[in-house]
Amino acid sequence: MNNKSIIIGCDHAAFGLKETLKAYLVEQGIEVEDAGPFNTDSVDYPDFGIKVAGAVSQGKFEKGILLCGTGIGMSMVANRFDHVRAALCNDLFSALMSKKHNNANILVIGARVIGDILALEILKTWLQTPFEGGRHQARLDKFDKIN
Ligand SMILES: O=C(CO)[C@H](O)[C@H](O)[C@H](O)COP(=O)(O)O
Repeated sequence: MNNKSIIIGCDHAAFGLKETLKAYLVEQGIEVEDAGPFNTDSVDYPDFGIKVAGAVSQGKFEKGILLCGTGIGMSMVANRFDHVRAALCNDLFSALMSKKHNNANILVIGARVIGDILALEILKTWLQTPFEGGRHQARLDKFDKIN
């Protein structure tokens, strides 16, 4: 596992946002694995959600970022994987709480819902906010008992 790197993926609706967020991460010295796509041709979001969530689920990456038009489809796909806690955050409060209380390991954003500037602030908040643990960890432990 490379704790210092992040895997990112999207669909055609969010290609531009992926490039913006990736550029920010690289600027911050964070290693980014780009799971694609690499242009704006129409693709199916599950294909890229599976790549990113699969890698996080298997422990190949500690964190992932998934972007689609609304963020809904990517969230649905990602949360089918064991050990994945994907949080759809199209506002700053959700980004904050998704780390503090839920220790989300995949951030999902809807590129057709919010603009790139807010998305960048959401990413910064998500990266900087620590998990509070305690009663929240006890709640997360219950996820592993779901069959
Ligand atoms: O939001 C999405 C899935 O939740 C996708 O990104 C697409 O935007 C959505 O499914 C619409 O896709 P389209 O082929 O661009 O109409």
